[in-house]
Amino acid sequence: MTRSVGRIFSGFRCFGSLPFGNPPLKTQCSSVLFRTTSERTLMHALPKIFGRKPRDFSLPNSSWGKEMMQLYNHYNRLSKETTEGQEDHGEQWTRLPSYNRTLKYATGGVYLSKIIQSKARLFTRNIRDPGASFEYVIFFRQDKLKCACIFQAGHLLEGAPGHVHGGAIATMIDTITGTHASLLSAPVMTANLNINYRSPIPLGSTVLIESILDKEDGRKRYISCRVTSTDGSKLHTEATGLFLSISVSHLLKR
Ligand SMILES: CCCCCCCCCCCCCCCC(=O)SCCNC(=O)CCNC(=O)[C@H](O)C(C)(C)COP(=O)(O)OP(=O)(O)OC[C@H]1O[C@@H](n2cnc3c(N)ncnc32)[C@H](O)[C@@H]1OP(=O)(O)O
Repeated sequence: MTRSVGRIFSGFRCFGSLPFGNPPLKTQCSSVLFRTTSERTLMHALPKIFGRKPRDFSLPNSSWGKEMMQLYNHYNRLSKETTEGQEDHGEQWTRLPSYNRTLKYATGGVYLSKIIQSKARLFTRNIRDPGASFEYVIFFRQDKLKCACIFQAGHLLEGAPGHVHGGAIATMIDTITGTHASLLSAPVMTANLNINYRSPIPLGSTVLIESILDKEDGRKRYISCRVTSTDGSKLHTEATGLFLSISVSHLLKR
């Protein structure tokens, strides 16, 4: 049973966290999904068991300020869909969709129904009031060596008066570096995160979080990250993280 749940989980994780219609990633997910006849059957059943369209939290909403929109439009212009058939810009980015709960929109399946009973929600996407907490969108470069996240920090994330809580900043760093590592070899878990806070981030402001792959060594992915003002002139935070690829059974251990 553990294996079955694991395979189903990994299939849904691919669907939930990775962009649809991206050729290299589709291939990566397919290698997980298409191993046996039963998995092929599951794959064909998938469109039917997604009941309705989930909300994609990484699309613009009315709370997004001018800076957030400017940067979003910048990366969107460099993204795959908008540059299709146009001149190659050298850098090609892809926006990652983001949902609060992958399995919420699935129906049916004996193992799935047990998982669906859970009230789990992705930490950064569990406040639905637009602009109140974590507003962000992640883009990754096609070669996956770099990710860029535009983050607008809402009023519920206060730490020092008028400024963003260090734990909220750490959460965003873990999210972008963890997502980056997942794109390289999913699934992964954070083993180590080192953070240096260099200058406070005003509440309500928009910052740019960029991650790069420093090194790969077997199951280990070393990723570093910088949080700066949107024009890159002011450094707010620097971090390094170690991510270990795991087997899904690791998540089922109690
Ligand atoms: C699941 C993701 C889905 C993503 C979907 C995307 C959708 C939405 C995106 C959101 C993205 C958010 C991303 C959040 C990601 C978390 O926040 S994960 C939660 C926080 N992390 C944890 O709870 C992890 C807890 N720790 C563990 O479970 C285990 O210690 C680990 C990290 C899996 C490692 O255990 P293990 O696999 O048994 O590895 P182990 O044999 O101990 O060590 C292997 C090697 O790594 C080294 N190592 C292990 N730990 C360390 C360490 N702390 N420091 C240095 N070296 C270490 C060992 O020394 C060893 O080295 P070698 O001897 O091979 O050279």
